[in-house]
Amino acid sequence: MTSIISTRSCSGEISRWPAQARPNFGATQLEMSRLGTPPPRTATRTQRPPLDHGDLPTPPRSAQGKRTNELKIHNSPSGKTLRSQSGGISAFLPPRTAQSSTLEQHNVREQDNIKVVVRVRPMNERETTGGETLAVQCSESDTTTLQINAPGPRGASNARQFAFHGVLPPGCRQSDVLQACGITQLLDAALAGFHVTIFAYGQTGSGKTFTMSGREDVLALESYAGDSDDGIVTRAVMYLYESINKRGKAAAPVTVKASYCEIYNEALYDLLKFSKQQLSVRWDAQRGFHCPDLSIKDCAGVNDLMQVISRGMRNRRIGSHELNLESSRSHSIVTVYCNTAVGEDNECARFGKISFVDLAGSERVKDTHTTGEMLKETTSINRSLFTLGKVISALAEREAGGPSAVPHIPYRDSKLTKLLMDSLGGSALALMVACVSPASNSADETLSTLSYAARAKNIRNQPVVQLDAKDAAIAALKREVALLRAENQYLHEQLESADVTQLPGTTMATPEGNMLAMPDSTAPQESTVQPEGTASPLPAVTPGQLMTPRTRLAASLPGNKGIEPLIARINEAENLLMRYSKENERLASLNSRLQFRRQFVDTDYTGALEEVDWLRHKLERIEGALKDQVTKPGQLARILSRKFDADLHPKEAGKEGHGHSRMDGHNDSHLLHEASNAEELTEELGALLTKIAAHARAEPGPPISLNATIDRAGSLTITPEKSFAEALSAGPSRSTTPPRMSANSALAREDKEDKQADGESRQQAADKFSDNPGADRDAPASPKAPAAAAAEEETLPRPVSRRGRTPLASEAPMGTTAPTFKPSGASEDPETPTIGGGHVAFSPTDKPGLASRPAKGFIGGSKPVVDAGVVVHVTAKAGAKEHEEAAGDAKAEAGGQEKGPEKLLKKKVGTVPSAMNFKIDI
Ligand SMILES: Nc1ncnc2c1ncn2[C@@H]1O[C@H](COP(=O)(O)OP(=O)(O)OP(=O)(O)O)[C@@H](O)[C@H]1O
Repeated sequence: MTSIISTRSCSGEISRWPAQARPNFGATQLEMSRLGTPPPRTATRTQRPPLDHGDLPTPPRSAQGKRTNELKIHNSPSGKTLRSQSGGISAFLPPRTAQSSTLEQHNVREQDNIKVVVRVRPMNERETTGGETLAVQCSESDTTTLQINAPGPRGASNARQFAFHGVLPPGCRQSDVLQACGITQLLDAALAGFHVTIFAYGQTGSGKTFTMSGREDVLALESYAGDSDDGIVTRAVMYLYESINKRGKAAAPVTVKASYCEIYNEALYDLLKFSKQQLSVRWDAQRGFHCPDLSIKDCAGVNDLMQVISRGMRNRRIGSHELNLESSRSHSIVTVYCNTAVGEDNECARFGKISFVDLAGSERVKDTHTTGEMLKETTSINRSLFTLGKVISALAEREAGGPSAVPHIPYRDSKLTKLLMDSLGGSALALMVACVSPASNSADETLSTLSYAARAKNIRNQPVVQLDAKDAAIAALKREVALLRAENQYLHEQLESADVTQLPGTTMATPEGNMLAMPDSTAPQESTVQPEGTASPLPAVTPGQLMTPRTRLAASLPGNKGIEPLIARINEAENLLMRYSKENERLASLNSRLQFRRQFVDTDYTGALEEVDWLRHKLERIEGALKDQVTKPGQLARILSRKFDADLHPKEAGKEGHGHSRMDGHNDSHLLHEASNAEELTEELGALLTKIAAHARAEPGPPISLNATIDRAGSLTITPEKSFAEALSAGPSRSTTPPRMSANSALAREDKEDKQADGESRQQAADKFSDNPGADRDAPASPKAPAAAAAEEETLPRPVSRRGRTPLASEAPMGTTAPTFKPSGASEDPETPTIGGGHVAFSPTDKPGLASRPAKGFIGGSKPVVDAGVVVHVTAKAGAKEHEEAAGDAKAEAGGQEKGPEKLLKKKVGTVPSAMNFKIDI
């Protein structure tokens, strides 16, 4: 029998980093055991048994005084061979669940942040010949920070510094990436049963594919046999097989399999299949979101896996545009599954998995000059990246404000985020490699990438070893029994070899008897360990003398020096068993706590999914309405202004054609109806304004920034930047209250209608699902009968998060207006829309508990928009001019009227077509 412990030390892994700047991936590096040949049986017999290395007794020292990690073989009474690794008893024990041994072993914490490394590629030829300057500076001394100089508003300089777990400068070689990013540690963790995701994120042409795969054209060659520019995937595959092979044949076998898929135009395809059939993404409680029809290939050796990668690479969709001749037009995911059968009977498998995700890059149409089919691809890419950004923002927001700050994480908004759900805020270990160009003409995009990367850094995952909890518990018990038996047998042999039974005054247990059993405090103390049928050569000992073998020996052999070490060993073994027994108890209670927690999480998650379903349904309708209209910023501006106008003057809006039948899904009125509460309005505005930003960038013009906040009362306040606000204040700012029309009452009515419509459509949807049980659904069907569920929804309040939410710092207390710029004369009443001064207060709901929040992905509290990585340039007219004209007209008319100028003025103001105009230029 040979030893089987894999040997590897990662201690030199990141040695190229200066000590103070080394990426902080955890505590000390993993030190694995060394191969060792067990001593002959006789030698083993006479040696002290190796003890635990963990939190139990310290490992023994070898003859040279070094700690040994030798493999020891013990033959159990049953004749089975028990293997002990790391030189001790602990090797018999199963992993103490993901929360204990494996986590410790891999320097993984129970809550582990996503690791973020930024890679700055070198300037390319186009940038150099184009005279671009360096906008990104990497520090030579500190490899965790970088600085970017992006142009700020109105050409002002906007230098920002970011810190990450690591920064790879332009000079970083491909061969350094694996170690510099701590990927070998992640791969070890995957072999131990963790799920790991490594994903590359960044602008088009920033080096994502180069970093992940190397040169794709080389890799896709049938004759490919390794390349110096190989990326993370290839090198990781090599490392994995090396690690597996190093374990030796006697180690628990690892089965490697792989799949390769891509998400193209929001459809999922199997890159290992010839047919281009779309695959569905499904959800179940066990596996979360997954693709059941994806082909998974067995990869017995490294060549098999390389073939899978090469084949998938050939099938991946690429296209050429101005910024990248070989631009990935899809998000691709290579998944390597490594299942390890662990345990005496290989009864407890661990399901490790590594996903390598190469995201398509965000693109600015004006830079890439894409048209036709490629434009469609660009839209789809940007859309799913936008959703990814929303998920990252929401998760980061949740981390910042405690677990309940954001009840809804929009994973279900795209296939990409569904498949990455486990990696973002889930139970996987994740590494984001954010790729950026250093050139000044990409500074805006780089800043945006860095901002998202900085947010992603705050996301915390809860890594868990993927094995069945019940199986693990059973295996634990089985192994513990095996351990105790083996230990018992070992000690028995030790005693036998010392022939202590022949010593006067000793009474030994037979192999069947357990002389090391803990003394039972409830049992009569007089009993001796005298197995039936064993004739003691000695006279019977007196009661009370032989409570344990140790005391028996000590009592019967006073002054016998030769037996003392033996007594000490027995003593130690007793202590050890007592500690194991305590450890066992601790584990039992930990297991039950974990099971309870798991149940709680499952229930919570199911509730969250129900809520998500409800919200998604509403959101889809809003997005559908927006889809065709969002073609030009001007159009959007009009939608927005008409929307506000309709909010303020629903009757006039209807007459003037702003409002349309609610049956028409593509009009402003529909949007208004949809925005039935502050939360939705916020989300809608966030999406809308971000789209404005994207479109606005295409047209140059004088820049003006916009801040927006929404207070807890549901009031949306849009505030132009200070200088513009001052200009507005200096202008006409009479106190002008429009006809007292409560936005609340109008919206409350619409809200009611909307609820009815919603109830109907949900009923229809429920009917559909019940009529068509085979329909492709991503979420599990509700256990309730659809009709009953729909009826219940009508009576129940809208599902909200179970947890309370910590108000954001920017939020004012309930019922008050957020502190913000208001021109003189603006109404103080939050329910009264005030026009004519650049301030619009909008109170769409008076529902308790539905606090609003800043628009996700776009506006962060009252910070300038540029902070969120999106620069929106807006010129707000705010109705001031119209108001002035209206006021003038009103005064003129009032000359001949009985009602007086003030009343007429109000009437006039009430018909000003736009309470808030957005003119988008930049
Ligand atoms: N670190 C680097 N060193 C040398 N060349 C690089 C580096 N990073 C990227 N490149 C080169 O830059 C070009 C664009 O890189 P790549 O295709 O990886 O970008 P990408 O981010 O994947 O783009 P897309 O999102 O459009 O697919 C390629 O020719 C690649 O070889």
